[in-house]
Amino acid sequence: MTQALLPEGFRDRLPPFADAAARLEAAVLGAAASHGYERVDPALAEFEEGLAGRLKAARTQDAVRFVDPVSQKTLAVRPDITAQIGRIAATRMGHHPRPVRLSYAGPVLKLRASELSPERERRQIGCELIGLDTVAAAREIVGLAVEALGAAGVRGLSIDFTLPDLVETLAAGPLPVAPEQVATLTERLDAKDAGAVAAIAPAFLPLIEAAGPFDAAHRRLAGFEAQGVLASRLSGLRDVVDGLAGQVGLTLDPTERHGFEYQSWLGFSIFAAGARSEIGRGGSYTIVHEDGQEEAAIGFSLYADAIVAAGLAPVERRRLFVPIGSDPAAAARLRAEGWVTVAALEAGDTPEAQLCTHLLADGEVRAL
Ligand SMILES: N[C@@H](Cc1c[nH]c[nH+]1)C(=O)O
Repeated sequence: MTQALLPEGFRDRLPPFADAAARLEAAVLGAAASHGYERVDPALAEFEEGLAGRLKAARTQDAVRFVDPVSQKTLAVRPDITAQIGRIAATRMGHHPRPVRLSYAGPVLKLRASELSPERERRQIGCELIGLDTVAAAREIVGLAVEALGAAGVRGLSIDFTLPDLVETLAAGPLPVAPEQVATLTERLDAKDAGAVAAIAPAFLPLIEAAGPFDAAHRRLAGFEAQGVLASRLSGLRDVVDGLAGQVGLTLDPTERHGFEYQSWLGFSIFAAGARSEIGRGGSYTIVHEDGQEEAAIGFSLYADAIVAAGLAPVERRRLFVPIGSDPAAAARLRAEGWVTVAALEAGDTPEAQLCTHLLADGEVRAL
């Protein structure tokens, strides 16, 4: 019997892809730092109860749990860093003036994979702005995601916006739906199942048709406008995307819920030409403090593996072979200029074996 090297959903990242991922991460975090986002590095696992319920409407079904032999408590390996940022912002950084801007990068682990994204371990790189979920905050976060991906060399971006709590909001007010039917309605709208939606609450049908390219979808949604409840969201959305048109593709799917479990008024998925599934996601959400107080926040997470696997993070392999007997000072000078030098250690070594693109010969760099 052949034994797989690793369990399903896990993989090693090898050269040159691990390097490409590291460069991507550095570029994204660098862009975030230049906008005032400071790095936090949360623990890999923590008490399950500290994670559960930290973000309003979030569940921890997704987490791998285990009983810690040391504390005898149930621990969860983080399935998403955003909830940890929420915990940190609510506790240790609770006294910091708002808004707090934080960035992070690290692996997360999911209990189950989906068919579309079979990985269980993936690396999240992200930013969270805690204390606000206003249009100004949303503009900063969405703009930063676009800028950071641009800085990392990822091209062909498009963003699909959604209004995650729209159906609940309408159902609780202007378009009443029996509370026990709201979950089914939300799910059927997400699935664009017009028949089922018509059977539960036909007034919601126009929301299915409102999905599509941003401007047209926005217009259709404005036409649907139920008694003014959507007015502030619609103008907010318009302001968030203002300035992005032309830079990135924009779509709007007001009832998309998949993957937006805890996001509130705004959610967005980031796509890039060539990537199979989304390369990032974000939105507004609510952090629950120890005393039950709620605080607004907004942020995004990028999925490094999805970006690298799609070949969207530039893979650079410019290596200069330094034969035995070369002047060490010459090699040092070239490294200072930015070259990657690979020194021969044995007489029989070759540039090909060392995957080199250039050769140092007579003190000169020669392309191979
Ligand atoms: N962490 C969320 C995205 C997000 C970040 N901040 C708010 N939402 C995800 O990966 O789906």
